[in-house]
Amino acid sequence: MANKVTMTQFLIEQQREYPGTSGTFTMLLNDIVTACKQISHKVNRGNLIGVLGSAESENVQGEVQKKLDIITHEIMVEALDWTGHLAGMLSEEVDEPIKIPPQYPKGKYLVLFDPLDGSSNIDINLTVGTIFSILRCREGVDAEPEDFLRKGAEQVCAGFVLYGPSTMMVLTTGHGVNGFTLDQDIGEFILTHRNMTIPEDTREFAINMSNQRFWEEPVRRYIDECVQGTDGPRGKNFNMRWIASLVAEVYRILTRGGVFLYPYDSRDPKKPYKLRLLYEANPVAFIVEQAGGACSTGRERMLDVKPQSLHQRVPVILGSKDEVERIVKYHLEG
Ligand SMILES: O=P(O)(O)OC[C@H]1O[C@](O)(COP(=O)(O)O)[C@@H](O)[C@@H]1O
Ligand SMILES: [Mg+2]
Ligand SMILES: [Mg+2]
Repeated sequence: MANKVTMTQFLIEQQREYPGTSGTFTMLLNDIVTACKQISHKVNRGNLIGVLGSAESENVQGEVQKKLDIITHEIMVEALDWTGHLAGMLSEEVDEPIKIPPQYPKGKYLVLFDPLDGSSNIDINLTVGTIFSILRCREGVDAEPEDFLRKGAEQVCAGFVLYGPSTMMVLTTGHGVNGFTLDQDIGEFILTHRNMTIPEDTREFAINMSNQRFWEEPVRRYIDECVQGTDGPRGKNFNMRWIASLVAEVYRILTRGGVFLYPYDSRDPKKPYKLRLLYEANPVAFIVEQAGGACSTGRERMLDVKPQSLHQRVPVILGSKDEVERIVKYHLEG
């Protein structure tokens, strides 16, 4: 590849388009990149260093944590808490917001993250990831829980890293979506996917079919019609995928289109949704919209949802615009 553009070069080029920016944001992103490189190294050597398997402990979500859920959480916190760029952090793995230790300066950003996404796949060597969202905050103070309860539309940046056959980072700062591949030889993320866009139409859906009998009617109708293919009202055949790693599903959709659903289901009335708004749904919604796709709860644009609690879950429908709009129409038709 002739002129390799590193992520740092790319970010500084972007920063130059906005005179007066301090560069703090670029440094913060570089700190997140450093953390994800460490995570990539751990995940890649999982079997060799005994970090696979269960940690026999539960997180705030009531889920049994994997050892790597905790290890990746700690790597993120240790890479970010001393930098002086943050007023606080929120992680999937701990209940309360993470405060910046008193000995470190406090900055003007908040980072909300899912340190290990797709953790049910880590022991079977399938693609997992890290998801992050960045919000602005009052500078120099300890962030309060309500500082994190902001609509996704207020994000200044969102990204995810894929730990798969290659390690990749997908990023948006509100000016389109770009993909970077980690060049293990030089330890740098290289720009390999400029201006990723999602085709408006698709013939591929992703949903956990085993929950079918617990879905609401609009989702059941949509999936039934996809499965009926040319024998049904859609008049075309659809393919199905389910990787059980949100990051991998979104990357597939960024690459070749598609629609992903993790909708409401009545399995457990106390937990009618799976994915978390602040550090899963909002960051991928920002990325998907910036790539020309759409993301909805089925009844509301994801980025307009007003968060009520830190670990709130939401129904997620995202991907190729035409399909998401069709599913929303089915919800409105009731
Ligand atoms: O186990 P299921 O029902 O297939 O759910 C898979 C979904 O759960 C998740 O693994 C939840 O994320 P975590 O692994 O971060 O908890 C998503 O990545 C994925 O889309
Ligand atoms: Mg997750
Ligand atoms: Mg996780």
